[in-house]
Amino acid sequence: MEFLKGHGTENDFVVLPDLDGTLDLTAARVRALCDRNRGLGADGVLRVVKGSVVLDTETEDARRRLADVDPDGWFMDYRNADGSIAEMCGNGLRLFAAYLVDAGLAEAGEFVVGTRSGPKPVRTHEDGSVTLHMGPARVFGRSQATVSGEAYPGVAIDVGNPHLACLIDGDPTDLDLTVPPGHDPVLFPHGVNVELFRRKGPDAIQMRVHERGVGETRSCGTGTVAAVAALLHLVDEPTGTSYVDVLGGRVRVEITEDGSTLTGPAVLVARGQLDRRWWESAS
Ligand SMILES: N[C@@H](CCC[C@H](N)C(=O)O)C(=O)O
Repeated sequence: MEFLKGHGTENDFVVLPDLDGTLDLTAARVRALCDRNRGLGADGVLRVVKGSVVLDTETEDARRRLADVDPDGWFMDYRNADGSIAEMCGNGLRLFAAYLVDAGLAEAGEFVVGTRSGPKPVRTHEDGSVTLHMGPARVFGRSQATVSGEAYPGVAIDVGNPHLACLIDGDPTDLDLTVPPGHDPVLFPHGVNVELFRRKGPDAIQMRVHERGVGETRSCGTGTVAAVAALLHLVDEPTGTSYVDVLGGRVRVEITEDGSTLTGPAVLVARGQLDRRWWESAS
């Protein structure tokens, strides 16, 4: 069973090509794969599968949300390290696009990938970076995150998945994110990804993130879009562009009238074969 390992700004993933849609990817197997001691180690898993396979297995409610997904196109079946399913992953999608091109499953340039937050147009570049059209970053309220007993006001943003992006005065690298930040379970009934960021200059912000279903990661693509959208919301600007510096590197986010784009690196690191006995025992 083939696997690949890679990352986008050090948010790392196991890629599992499941071209005929037969892989039994249980939550227990995802947890085992992502475990940095007993598995390969990663923040999440990207199963490469045809849209039709996912559409067939989703609930009726989920199928309605996937109405625009091409059953014959490639679909990023994303899982968090704890085995949970999330709607969208920006860094993962860049890596997914790079894999499709590398494997000859898509032609370099522009193509569309299905996700649980709908079809996403992507564009691969010659320097190895990838631009994603992420769709609108929708503000749906104000709330606060609690870190080490301190409350940080933030903006609730839907980028396909839920975020609470908090503009802070201090240095984000001083924060302790080993414990999940406290959040309002009423506004975020399915959990939340929390970004804490500060301005770093006229065209850049610096951000740390605690991800739902993972813990602190070195980057979160949807989180960088949420942070830039939150900043623009706070200064009452409808559109804008910013670099976002995360622990694992730098990405560029653009918020436009009708959507958002995310550009950053995608790095395939290794490929190999999973041991069949290990896979069976991990179920
Ligand atoms: N790392 C991702 C986001 C992955 C999903 C997230 N943890 C959630 O549960 O919503 C990214 O790069 O966007």
